[in-house]
Amino acid sequence: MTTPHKLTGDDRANALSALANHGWAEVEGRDAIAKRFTFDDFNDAFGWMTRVALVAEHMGHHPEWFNVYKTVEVTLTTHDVGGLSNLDVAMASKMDRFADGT
Ligand SMILES: C[C@H](O)[C@H](O)[C@H]1CNC2=NC(N)=NC(=O)C2=N1
Repeated sequence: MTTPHKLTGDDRANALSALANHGWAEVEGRDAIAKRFTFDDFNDAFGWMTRVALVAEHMGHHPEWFNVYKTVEVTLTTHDVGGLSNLDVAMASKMDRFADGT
């Protein structure tokens, strides 16, 4: 398991701008990022959540998420460091790759 380090300064700004290209946005009032994933149906949504859950457990880093039918709203932040960390960036890119099927 990787130890999280809080993102600050240029590292944080660069990460946020790369994430913004993939649909991630900062959450107002929290040091967190969020994205809504929309799938073809519930089976695809829950299949994706299952794959992400296995990776999350392996990483020791867990998303906040809310599923209704084929959409999953995700918020990523790191409680252990009180904000956005390298693990949130890693998790966001895993989620994007799994959703692309790559
Ligand atoms: C001990 C355990 O690894 C930690 O509590 C992990 C678990 N999952 C976590 N997930 C998230 N999102 N943030 C954390 O700080 C965090 N901490």
